Amino acid sequence: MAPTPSSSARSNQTQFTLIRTPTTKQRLNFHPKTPNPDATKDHLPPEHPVEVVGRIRDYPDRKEKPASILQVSPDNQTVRVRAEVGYRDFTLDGVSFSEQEGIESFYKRFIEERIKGVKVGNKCTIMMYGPTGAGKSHTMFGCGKEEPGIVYRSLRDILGDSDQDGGVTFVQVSVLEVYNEEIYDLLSTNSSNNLGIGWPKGGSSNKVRLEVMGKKAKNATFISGTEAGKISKEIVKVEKRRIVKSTLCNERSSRSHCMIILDVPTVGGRLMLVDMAGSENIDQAGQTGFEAKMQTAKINQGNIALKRVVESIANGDSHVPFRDSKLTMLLQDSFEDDKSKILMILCASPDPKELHKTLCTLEYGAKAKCIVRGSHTPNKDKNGGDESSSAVILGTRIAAMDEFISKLQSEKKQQEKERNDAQKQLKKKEEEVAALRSLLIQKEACATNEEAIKEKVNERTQLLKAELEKKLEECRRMAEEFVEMERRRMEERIVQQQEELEMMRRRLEEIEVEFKRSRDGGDTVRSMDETSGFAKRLRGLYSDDDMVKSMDLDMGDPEPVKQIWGQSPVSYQPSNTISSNLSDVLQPKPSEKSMLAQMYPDRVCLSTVFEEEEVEEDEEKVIIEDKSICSITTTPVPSLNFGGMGEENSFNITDDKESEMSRKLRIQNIFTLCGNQREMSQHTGQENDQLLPTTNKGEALAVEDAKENSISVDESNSGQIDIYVKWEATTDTPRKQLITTLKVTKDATLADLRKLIEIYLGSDNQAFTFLKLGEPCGAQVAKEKESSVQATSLPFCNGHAYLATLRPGKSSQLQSLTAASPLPLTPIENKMQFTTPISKVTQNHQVDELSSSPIAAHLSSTPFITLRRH
Ligand SMILES: Nc1ncnc2c1ncn2[C@@H]1O[C@H](COP(=O)(O)OP(=O)(O)OP(=O)(O)O)[C@@H](O)[C@H]1O
Repeated sequence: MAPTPSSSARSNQTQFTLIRTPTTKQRLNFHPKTPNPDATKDHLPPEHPVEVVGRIRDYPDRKEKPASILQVSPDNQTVRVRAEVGYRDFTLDGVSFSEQEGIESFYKRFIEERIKGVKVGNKCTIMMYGPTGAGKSHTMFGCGKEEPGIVYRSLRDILGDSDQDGGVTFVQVSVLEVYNEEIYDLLSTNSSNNLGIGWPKGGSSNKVRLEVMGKKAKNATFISGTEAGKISKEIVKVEKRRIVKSTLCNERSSRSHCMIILDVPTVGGRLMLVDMAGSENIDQAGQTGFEAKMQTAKINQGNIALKRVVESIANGDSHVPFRDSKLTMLLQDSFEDDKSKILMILCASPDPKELHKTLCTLEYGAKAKCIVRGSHTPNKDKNGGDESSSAVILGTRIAAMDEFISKLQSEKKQQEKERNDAQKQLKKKEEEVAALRSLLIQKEACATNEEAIKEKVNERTQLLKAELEKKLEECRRMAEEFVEMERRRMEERIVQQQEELEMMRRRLEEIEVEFKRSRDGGDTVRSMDETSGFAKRLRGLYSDDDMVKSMDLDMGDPEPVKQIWGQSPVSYQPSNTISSNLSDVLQPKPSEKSMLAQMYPDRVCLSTVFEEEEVEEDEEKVIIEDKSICSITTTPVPSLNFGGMGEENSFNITDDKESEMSRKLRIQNIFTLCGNQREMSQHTGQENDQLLPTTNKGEALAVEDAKENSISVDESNSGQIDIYVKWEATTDTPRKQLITTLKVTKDATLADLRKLIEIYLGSDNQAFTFLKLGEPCGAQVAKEKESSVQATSLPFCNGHAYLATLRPGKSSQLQSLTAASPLPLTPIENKMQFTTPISKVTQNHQVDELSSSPIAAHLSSTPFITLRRH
């Protein structure tokens, strides 16, 4: 915004440098090259007849005053209007803020001097210009007696304060109102309307309308006098007659232009005080209705005409449209008279809401400041020469035009500069926008990248998840397969064990059948001869009614056996399934129990015996152990002949005389190994009286044993064969080491046999390999080949059974023990510690009685004994 150039008179005081446009060639041509001395003498610098000052109103009633949009320079000549988009400076002849400067100060500063001039004959026009509510009337008429306005102060200054004596100055005052392009005489009333009583109030109907003659109102009434007070009172009354109306901008808005013309006829001075109506447009006034709009339009007509006049004079137009309105017609003298000075007071508001009106007002004032005296001004040559005066006027006008052009150019330059600055700022802002946009794009790209990364991570996660699930599935499947495999293995093992159990059950059934048969056989010994050897033995044992024995071999009660084995250095742990299964299988069924009970009502339930006598159990076991060990360990090695197997493997049936002792020994062994100590003690208590004397029976048993031994296995047991199991004789164990006799099916292999032997040997399985003695190679049978070697391929000895010779493994520790034993030990004996009891018992018991080899062989083959161990 370009600062409005100040007048030449004050240009030295302004801080802004005025840029004078160089005069063009044409204009230079306008000036005579040979200056007319008269013209030069009369050519004065252009005179600005219009001075413009600003008066910024205050809002004393407002509690919270809005931030002012106006700022004034320290010299009080430039006012800056601030807006959001920028600011604009206007250079005036003076700026006054009513907040800081009351009417009095304002009057003294800008008006007093001019009034003094009027007093001496000058002409002065003071115009109040500005939008509605900007304080025009307030400044012109003041605010009551406390703060009188310019009108009353001027009167007082011209006429003086003293009302009584009267001043020396005489004045004539007329008050005119221009409303709706009509001039009314406010001092005159229409007598027909108001009947001459007082002043009519408001309205234009009773006002005297005046016509304009020349540049003045024709027949205007005036008040004349020398007393300021009286005239002021009249003016106060007149003031109230002005047409006012409430508008949006002002509650009591002056709808007319008011002119107070004060003439000092004695000196020719004249003061015109003009309070113009608001300069707002129709919309801003908020007037509705045709009449109101017309009124506003008419009011604006005066303002617009005045504006055009000002512009026209400022532009140096040949024609100034004074006659466009009544207002300008009445003001023509003020503009044209060289002695007339115009003071335009721009009333403005600091309220941001009034920004637009304030700008328009200041622009108007800036334009008015450009007015210079032109050709229209009748400046008659004192010499009366029309040509010279015309040339002077022309020169003056050209100078004024040059000055105005220079102002315009400077404004243009300023605007260009501002435009360049704005463009620079715009460019800068555009760059910032571009930078922000690129940043935004980058961020979007980052966001896209993040999304891509996120997607990749998600993909990878899904992949890993799928892989993990796959692996889990695989693991699950493997686990299931493993479980299935284990289950199958277990099933196979169970089946295998069931087979073994079945085999043992059959064996048991056979024994039971034999036993039953022997029972059913009744009195005759002959019938017993047809049964198996074992049955015979049982019958031999239990046929005597006088004998008090128990044959309850309770397999379901492992406790006695456990306790016996608990004394052995090699403890037995019946924890495997086989033992429990065996127990289940071998447990006599209720029917069987009842049968046995019927058969031997007085000999049932050895287990109850153990339960009743637990306190003495340990002691008794020792006795049993001693006896059993004594019986076994001191028995000489039988000399049954195993035909063709050498001395070491043969042993002979002993003398018949020993049958009684053999019988007794057999009974002792059965009861001892069955753990029935009490029965044993009963037997031992009665054996001299009842058992031993039965010589015939013992002999019969011996015969039967012999017969049994001579009978082929195939014949005695359909589909089963007997197998003697023995340890191989070595240099360390030169004597035969018979373990037991087993029954297996004909088609059994060495692998099957191994299982039985291993079961037989218990938890302390001794490593061994089978020897096929008698074979040309005579070598060991590899363990892996055992399943392909039939048990029947073992050497058959003595027409009784097959001989399975075991070669102990290197790791076997018991081998040394068994080697030390002179007997064909069963596994039980093989595992026992042959320490003190052995020797002790050996010394105290009958040695010869225990040397019956057939009995020992039978005992060792007794399935009850074998199974009871496991
Ligand atoms: N400087 C000021 N200090 C205090 N009050 C003011 C000032 N200027 C104006 N006023 C108050 O503002 C109101 C309107 O002022 P005023 O009538 O002078 O406005 P105006 O420009 O004459 O409006 P219009 O053109 O409508 O007549 C009045 O009540 C007046 O007292």
